[in-house]
Amino acid sequence: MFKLLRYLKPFTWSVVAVLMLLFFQAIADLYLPTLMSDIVDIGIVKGDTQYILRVGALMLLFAAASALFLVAASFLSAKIATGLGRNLRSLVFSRVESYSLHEFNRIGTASLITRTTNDITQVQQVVVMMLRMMVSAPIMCIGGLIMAVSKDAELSLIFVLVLPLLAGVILLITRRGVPLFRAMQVKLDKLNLVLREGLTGIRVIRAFNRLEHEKKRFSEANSDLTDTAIKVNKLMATLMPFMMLVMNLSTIAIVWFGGLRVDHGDMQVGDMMAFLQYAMQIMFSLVMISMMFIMIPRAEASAVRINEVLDLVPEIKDAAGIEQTQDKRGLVEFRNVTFSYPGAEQPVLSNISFSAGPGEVTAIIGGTGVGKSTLINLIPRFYDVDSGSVLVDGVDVREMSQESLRAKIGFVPQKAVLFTGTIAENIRYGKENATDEEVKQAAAIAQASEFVADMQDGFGAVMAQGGANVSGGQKQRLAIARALVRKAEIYIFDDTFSALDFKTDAKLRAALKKETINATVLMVAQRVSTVMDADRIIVMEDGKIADMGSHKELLKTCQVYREIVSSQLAEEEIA
Ligand SMILES: Nc1ncnc2c1ncn2[C@@H]1O[C@H](COP(=O)(O)OP(=O)(O)OP(=O)(O)O)[C@@H](O)[C@H]1O
Repeated sequence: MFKLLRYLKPFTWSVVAVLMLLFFQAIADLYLPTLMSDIVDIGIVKGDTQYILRVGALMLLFAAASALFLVAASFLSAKIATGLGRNLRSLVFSRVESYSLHEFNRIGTASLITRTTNDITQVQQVVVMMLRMMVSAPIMCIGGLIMAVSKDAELSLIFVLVLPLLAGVILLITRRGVPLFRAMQVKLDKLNLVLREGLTGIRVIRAFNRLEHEKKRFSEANSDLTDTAIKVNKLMATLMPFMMLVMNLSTIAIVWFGGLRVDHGDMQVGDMMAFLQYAMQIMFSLVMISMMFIMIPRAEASAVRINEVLDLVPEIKDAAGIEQTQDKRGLVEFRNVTFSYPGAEQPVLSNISFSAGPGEVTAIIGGTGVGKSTLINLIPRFYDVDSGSVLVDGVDVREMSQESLRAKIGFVPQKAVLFTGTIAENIRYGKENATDEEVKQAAAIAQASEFVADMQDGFGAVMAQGGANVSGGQKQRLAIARALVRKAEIYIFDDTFSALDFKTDAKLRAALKKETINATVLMVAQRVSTVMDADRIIVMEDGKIADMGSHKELLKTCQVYREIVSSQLAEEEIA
């Protein structure tokens, strides 16, 4: 928690201002009972109305100043806390954006969202509390004690009995409450997880008639959280009546013993009234301190989770000395590349070597899970190789800046991802300053013009969240248009064409051929018809290259390829 407080640095002056305002507010509050005792002991006793009015006005002034300080401090502390929340959110977001896919997998997308929202809000709330109480509570407690002793040292002996009792109970309740608060955060996480799965997987849940099962899962997580919340709230609820009881008993004791002392002429009535108020201030400050003890561990769990995100060093970083590629062409080379996912026993890719040059189409084919997507994900450096090297234009991708490397690439992922916005905006995602003409042309090559024209607002049509208002194949075509608008040197299509019907697939590839005539094209494909015309087909098996060559060559030399082909095409098509 305290580690996160370093992010308060931009607000140093505001923090200082809040602390000072609260300091003066506490002093003003501490002075009020003394003024009141003066009115009683001097003004009333002597019947001096002028004195009463004068000190009364002073009291009003102090009360107004105290209220003003408090309002200003509350305003500033709320501003600081929301500012801190905003900064932390953007910090976490930009840190997460720099993660490689490994780090994403390690923490999990759902948890990253909770950490950016819920956890930061928890910290934000505690910062407000801490700012408000950190200064007020100790000053009120210590200042109150000093003032009370100065009013009547003997009567202050009551505190020797009351304060340890109060502190003991607060400690006891806090010690029992804190683990429950920690458990609550974990249970809240669980509830978020179930909720997220229930919402994102709603189609599957309905299709498999698992609605009841999901409801049960949710209500279990919900009840679990509620039970703990009730338990902890019950515990906290006992604190208040107990404090009130102690306060009221103290009041009785003060009035009782104070009355006796007044009777004996050892104390004045005004002093006794002031003493009572100081006693209240001391006890309230103890309640405030106990609240802090409760809130801090509660936010601690959140702070740990935020720090975990901020401290995680991205595995993929730009090298110290960045090399520029000399001639901009788009040559991709794999040299003895071996790669494994963290925690996996076997490498998913072993000894991969090939090169794909400009003007060539290289297709990668193979069974599911053989490592095709993994292989092409190494080119934009989504992952780093274990051994060997991936080179673009003769430079190892690890030696290039990620930005310049990715600027060369038009990437179409296996699962098309669109963003909220219009169709044109989604295509322009590939090239911010693309003209309308370029957007249209890219859409035409991607065979998207027709369905875009059919939409009510054409290129201005708004995409629903995640592109839910277009079909899978349409989404895929927009993703292709987005890559094409870049006029990249290297195009990577990860199983992009299988969501398209055969006719559209053929038309798209024909149009693509003209567009990518000088580019390096790498495509993962499932269909033999898609790869048949490629200059080079890489056949993969068990993370290795089984064979490489043209369709005709592979038919002669590669058993695996022949099997794939015969499972898909009729004999006459093969020849
Ligand atoms: N993020 C990951 N973490 C761990 N293992 C992974 C990860 N992604 C893929 N794998 C594993 O690596 C292997 C290759 O996956 P990859 O996605 O590259 O296969 P693919 O050939 O593209 O398959 P498909 O044709 O089904 O898309 C699979 O066995 C998979 O279980």
